[in-house]
Amino acid sequence: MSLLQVKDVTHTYGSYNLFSRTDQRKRVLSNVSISIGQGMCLGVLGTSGAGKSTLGKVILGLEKPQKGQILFQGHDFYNTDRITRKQLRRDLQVVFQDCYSSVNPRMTAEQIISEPLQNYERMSPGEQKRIVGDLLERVGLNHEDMRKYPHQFSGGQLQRINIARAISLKPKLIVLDEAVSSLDMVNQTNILNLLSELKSAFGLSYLFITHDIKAAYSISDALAVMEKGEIVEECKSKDKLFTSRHPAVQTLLSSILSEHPRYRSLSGGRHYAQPLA
Ligand SMILES: Nc1ncnc2c1ncn2[C@@H]1O[C@H](COP(=O)(O)OP(=O)(O)OP(=O)(O)O)[C@@H](O)[C@H]1O
Repeated sequence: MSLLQVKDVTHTYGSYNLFSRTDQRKRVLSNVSISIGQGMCLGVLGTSGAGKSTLGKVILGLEKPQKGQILFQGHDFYNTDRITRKQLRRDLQVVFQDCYSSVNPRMTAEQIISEPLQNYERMSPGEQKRIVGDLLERVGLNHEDMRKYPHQFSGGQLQRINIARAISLKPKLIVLDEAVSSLDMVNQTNILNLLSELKSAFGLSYLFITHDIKAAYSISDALAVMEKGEIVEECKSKDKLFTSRHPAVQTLLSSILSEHPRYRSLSGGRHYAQPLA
């Protein structure tokens, strides 16, 4: 059984205006179906406005879809009791693109990382501090960083804090919504490597939402390409992307080739950031 199954999901924004009698609804997702198995990373690619973030929000329980079903660990997220939903939320975490707006600037790293623990676990302050220290080390930071505030970290370091918070409850699935897009190339590579390590160490699954085909290729096991609210290409093996004839895929591929003429192929290189010979 898949960890996550999105079945025929359709979502619209807006509403019917009773006064002007106009339908101002905009369809953003049309019959979208995807599935993610345990320990698997599905990369969802698409250009701006394709509906990727909306798909993430629907999965996270932030936007109830008009049609379709989200099954997480076999439970229908939007049609289950409060206790089960709370447990499902615990197993489903998110890391957003903007690392600065994702945190409260008045909280220390320790307070940021321990917030989910306080919501879900009962533990002594000493035990909590020990876990936060371990998490900081797990994401490549130090115990001493606990006392620092968000403005005292670089973007890459702060995204590590966000990742530490996301893994603090040992979730099953993390939605990574453009999680490396605002970082420079070196930090992108480092964070992608960290995410890959954590995935293997904890058996995590990821939904990796991005417009960046190189980042998606480097971390994902399977890929799905979205256009205008629809999944237009599904690659159970990511290398299938290079044989796709779909215009949306061609557009994504041509964008990297024109940007970096030396990247003639993405396959064969361990780190996507290194040009291939
Ligand atoms: N809350 C909202 N209300 C109305 N329309 C919205 C809302 N959120 C998104 N949209 C619209 O839905 C469409 C899909 O947006 P979405 O953010 O899901 O796309 P995306 O593929 O993630 O794009 P990007 O990569 O630019 O973030 C866009 O046309 C957007 O303007």
